[in-house]
Amino acid sequence: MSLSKTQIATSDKVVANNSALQQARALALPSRNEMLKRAPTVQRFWDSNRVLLENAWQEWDELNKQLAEWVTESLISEPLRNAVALAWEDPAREQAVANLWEEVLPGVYQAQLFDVEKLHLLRAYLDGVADAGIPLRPPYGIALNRNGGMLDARSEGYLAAPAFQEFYNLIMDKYMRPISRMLFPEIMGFDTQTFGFSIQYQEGMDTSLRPHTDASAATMNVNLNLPGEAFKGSEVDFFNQETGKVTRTVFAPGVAMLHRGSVPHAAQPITGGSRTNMVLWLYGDRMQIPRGVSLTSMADAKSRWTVPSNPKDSFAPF
Ligand SMILES: O=C(O)CCC(=O)C(=O)O
Ligand SMILES: [Fe+2]
Repeated sequence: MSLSKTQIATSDKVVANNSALQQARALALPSRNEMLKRAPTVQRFWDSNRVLLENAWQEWDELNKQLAEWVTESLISEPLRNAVALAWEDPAREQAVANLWEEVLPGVYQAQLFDVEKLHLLRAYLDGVADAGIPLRPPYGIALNRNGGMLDARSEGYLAAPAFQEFYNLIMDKYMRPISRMLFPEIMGFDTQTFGFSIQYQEGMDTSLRPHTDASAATMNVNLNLPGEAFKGSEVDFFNQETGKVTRTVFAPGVAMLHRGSVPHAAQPITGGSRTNMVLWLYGDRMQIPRGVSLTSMADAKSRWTVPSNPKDSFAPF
């Protein structure tokens, strides 16, 4: 087949009609029902279109440079960004990073991850992603979350836009892993692999999550709601297994909650507005997580502030 030179306009850009972007936009997505049944055709859809979708996201990224331009480390809240930069230079200074994380209940920490003034730039990018017309696989953890998307390259149908991938990997490697190692020493070595997804709760759509633990060593859950973008309900409850105490948390815009995957938690029903977040996991090769009595790792600060050289595997819980 000869390649057509015909071009058609999409928004303000011009896309060749035989491009990966156009082909990806023409794909018929598996139905929600097929996804809920985990039909084999769904897996085939994502597997057989993997390269096409990656190419489509790459094209989309190039056409949307004005959106991607801000999706960089500059979105990280300045105190955390500065403290983390110093810790990478000199791991003996890591305590200044730990000091920015407040323990809201035993083993659950929160900090300002994103600068609230800049968060709209990330949301604008993600709104562009949602409007790109490229099939993005929604996460199916406990429930299928229709407005979410898989973020890590290990997941089929993931958000493969190069600008986003660079940003995602930076958050995982430069921030989440060394910080998790500091707060949860026993995860050292069970943190080589990354996994992530975005979710959105909305009344009448996807509303809550029953109590569960995550199949991760550590989970970082980041609220992407903007200041003024209010929602009702949708608190995240954390259960202290030793005392039976339940701590109800409400995330402020740009705040990250960091906890071991083994801490039970649940999302209460949302009764107004919407809540958008990004959930990031670390686990070991072949999805290994620390088990049993948590032994404090003997790792020193210098080894915490490193990026493991283990090759990425493709184990994913969903
Ligand atoms: O609603 C939340 O923020 C929690 C999400 C969560 O626990 C999960 O997706 O595993
Ligand atoms: Fe969870």
